[in-house]
Amino acid sequence: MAVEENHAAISTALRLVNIEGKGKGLVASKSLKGGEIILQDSPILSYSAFPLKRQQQGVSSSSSKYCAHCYKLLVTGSGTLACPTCSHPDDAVFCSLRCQSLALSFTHTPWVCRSLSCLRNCPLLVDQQPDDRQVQARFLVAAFNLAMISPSSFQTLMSLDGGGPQGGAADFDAATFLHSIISSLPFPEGLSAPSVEITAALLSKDRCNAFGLMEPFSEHEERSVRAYSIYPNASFFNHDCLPNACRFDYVDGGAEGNTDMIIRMIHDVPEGREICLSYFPVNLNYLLRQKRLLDDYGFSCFCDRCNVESKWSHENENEDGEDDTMEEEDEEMSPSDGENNEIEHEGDDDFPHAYFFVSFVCDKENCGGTLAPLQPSNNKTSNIMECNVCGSLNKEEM
Ligand SMILES: C[S@@+](CC[C@H](N)C(=O)[O-])C[C@H]1O[C@@H](n2cnc3c(N)ncnc32)[C@H](O)[C@@H]1O
Repeated sequence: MAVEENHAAISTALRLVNIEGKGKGLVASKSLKGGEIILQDSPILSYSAFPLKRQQQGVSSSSSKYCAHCYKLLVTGSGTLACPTCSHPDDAVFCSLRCQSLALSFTHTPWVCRSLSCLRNCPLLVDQQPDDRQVQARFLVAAFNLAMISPSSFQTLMSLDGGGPQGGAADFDAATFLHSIISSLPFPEGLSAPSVEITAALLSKDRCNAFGLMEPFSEHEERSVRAYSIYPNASFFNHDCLPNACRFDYVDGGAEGNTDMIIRMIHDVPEGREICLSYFPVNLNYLLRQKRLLDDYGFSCFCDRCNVESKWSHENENEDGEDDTMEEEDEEMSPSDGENNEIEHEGDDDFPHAYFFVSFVCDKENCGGTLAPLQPSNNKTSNIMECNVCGSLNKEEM
């Protein structure tokens, strides 16, 4: 239940309120239509999702495939530029003079450049720690740099939810190790590495709020995250396993703002309804969803879908996390089973959310993305659905 407070409007469509049992959250400040863009948010911080250790030549996935400032896929032969001070030309490559110049002033400052180079030369980190720990080190360098170049943005980062005590112990262990390494970085005169406590708090903020910018979609290969970004407003969306909004990003498109997150409504909702995203692909099974939410975000989910699925037998839940039961049920539903654009939970008591999967989950091979209509025109919901993973556009029978 939402408890209204006098919080500032986040956009023309969203208001920040306190929600019992969830902390803060966002509700619709007017009735919203499927496809409507309710938020466009720019990151306060982004960092590469690749480990620091340089990949061997020929390894297809490495940070040098992406611009080290805007994370766009680099096109071979299109005049990329390296950082003038990195010890290896592959350590930071930029797609344009503009990105190189912005990076040297903001995201890949001389301090970041020296720090990443020190970390790369630290065998304790790059030879003895898992990739995840190296990526956490990248995050900390980005966060400490933010504190130096934009103290107000750093305050925003520190004000984000850290997900409560769950995961705190793991964050503290990681912070203790990383602090011992990061303390030896060349901090500017008068500054030193933040304490273990602040380092642990930062790791918790990152765990609960970072959005992955994915590698380009492929029907044939698993794709992973190319970079992580933290957004000041999108961080207030709570999770629901049947979300009513979803995120789109166009990292390899447009020039400026390519790492902006665009949140679009999946279907109509009335004023006052909480707007939630799913923190992971919606086709994960119940046990895996609950585990991810508890381990990474520190809560157990009691959404409508979980309340139904908690009563199911979980024998059919396979190890890759997808739910066989759901796939079988999906095939039995026809896309026109839904009557209107506001999702109904009626009809099938065992699987009341089947309509969601048929209407809003992409069935393209290896995808499983979420579908949302294109922006409404003349207040009419579009019948073209866009997938937020593979980008395909499908005409929906209305
Ligand atoms: C990205 S933040 C969302 C905004 C957050 N509620 C706040 O107060 O700033 C993620 C955190 O919100 C809380 N949260 C999100 N969805 C929730 C849900 N469905 N039930 C309970 N807590 C939730 C958890 O503490 C989670 O770690």
